[in-house]
Amino acid sequence: MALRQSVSHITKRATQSQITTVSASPVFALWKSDLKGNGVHQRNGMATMVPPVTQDATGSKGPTAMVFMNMGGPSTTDEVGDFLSRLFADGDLIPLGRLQGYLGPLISRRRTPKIQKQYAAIGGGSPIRKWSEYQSSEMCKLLDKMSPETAPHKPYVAFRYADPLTEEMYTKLLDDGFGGGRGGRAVAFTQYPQYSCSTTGSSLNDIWRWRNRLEGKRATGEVVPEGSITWSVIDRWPVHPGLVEAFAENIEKTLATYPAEKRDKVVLLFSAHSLPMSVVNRGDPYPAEVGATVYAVMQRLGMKNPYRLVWQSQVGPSAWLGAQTSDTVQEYVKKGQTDLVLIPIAFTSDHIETLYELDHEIIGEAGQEGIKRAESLNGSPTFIQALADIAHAHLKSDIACSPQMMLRCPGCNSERCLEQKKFFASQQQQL
Ligand SMILES: C=CC1=C(C)c2cc3[nH]c(cc4nc(cc5[nH]c(cc1n2)c(C)c5CCC(=O)O)C(CCC(=O)O)=C4C)c(C)c3C=C
Ligand code: FES
Ligand SMILES: [Fe+2]
Repeated sequence: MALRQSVSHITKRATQSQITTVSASPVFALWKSDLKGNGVHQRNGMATMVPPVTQDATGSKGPTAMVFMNMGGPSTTDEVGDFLSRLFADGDLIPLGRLQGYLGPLISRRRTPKIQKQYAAIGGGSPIRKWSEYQSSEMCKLLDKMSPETAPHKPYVAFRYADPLTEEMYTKLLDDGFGGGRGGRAVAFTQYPQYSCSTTGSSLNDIWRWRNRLEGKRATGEVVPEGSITWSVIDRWPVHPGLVEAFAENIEKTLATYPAEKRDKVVLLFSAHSLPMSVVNRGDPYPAEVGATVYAVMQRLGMKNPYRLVWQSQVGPSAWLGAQTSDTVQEYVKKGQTDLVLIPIAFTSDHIETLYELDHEIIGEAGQEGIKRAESLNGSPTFIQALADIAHAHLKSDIACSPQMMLRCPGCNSERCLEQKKFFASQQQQL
């Protein structure tokens, strides 16, 4: 450890003098693919030929890669099969043990036609790629102004189960001049506001895995080669005031469509994707963090309406966290409560669970004009500003990852979790 620290110290000093002589040109030139084809990638084994990207003549430590992690969704119905097969192959989401390789493809093949019909009904595909690309590039524009010392900020999207996959994102990072002997800084920014080991945890495991494959072991066998990308993580932001404000604005817009005399009696139903009870009982932080978001939004709304947090989209026969959103709507209608606003609270853009399950199945089938849905955050300027504020605070902090991310679930026995956390913690020495 001491050796690595001193080597990195020497490299940082070397970097500064090297860069000032190499480049009076804009910092952009360093990350653009203009160095491509010069044997610059570590994959090509000639890493030290190229100037590192950690400091330029203007004093900026940029460029900084801002990597938006999410699950992704099929953009067309033809992509549904591949999306599901990757999803059921992921032991961090659906642990099937030694049967994963056999059961995963079997279940995904069986499920494909049903899910294809659902994506066809919402216009032929998931809008998550469009929204992720928009949100990340708009956020980077704001960050360039807010944080010139880490500019330029370059947006990347890394999906777990659909294009652009983590592998594609990592390859692009290297092609754009990050890593490969030149160092450079990347931030893994989860787009799940609340942390679950089955979502953010799985995406972090994937970045760690591709980092090892594409940048990891060299001839020396060293685990953290000099000049590889320095990673830090934004792992959760369940009660960020900008997030809370963005949710509250969309709820208020929907409440404003009810007659004034009814408005305060409308029940707010916050709906989040459920978790299997086995994951809850393993000690996953997600249910508590979703609860924290809901409570913060209710405080911002002045606690004017009654509310419940309910859970949707359970898959398969095992026990899942309830109450289920669909049952709740039916029960409240039976009890005579027909003014309800459904609020998707654990996802930041539209997807099959809002557009099909909530709008089509639950609201459509209830057939009550008083049952509505708050718009997803999608292109909300308040939300995009919140993303920039979260990223800015993270970049200023020089903290590789939160102490909370270091604590494993009490019931965790995954080697992947252990190694991934060790890796991201080790990045503190490089910052
Ligand atoms: C915070 C959000 C999500 C959590 C937590 C989550 C956990 C989780 N999901 C499954 C199984 C499936 N999820 C599927 C689709 C899907 N899941 C989420 C979000 C969370 N999942 C979204 C947004 C989507 C849709 C993607 C899109 O349209 O953009 C699917 C595929 C659809 C289906 O077959 O029904 C499965 C399967 C588990 C097992 C799990 C927790 C362990
Ligand atoms: S399952 Fe939560 S840390 Fe491994
Ligand atoms: Fe899911």
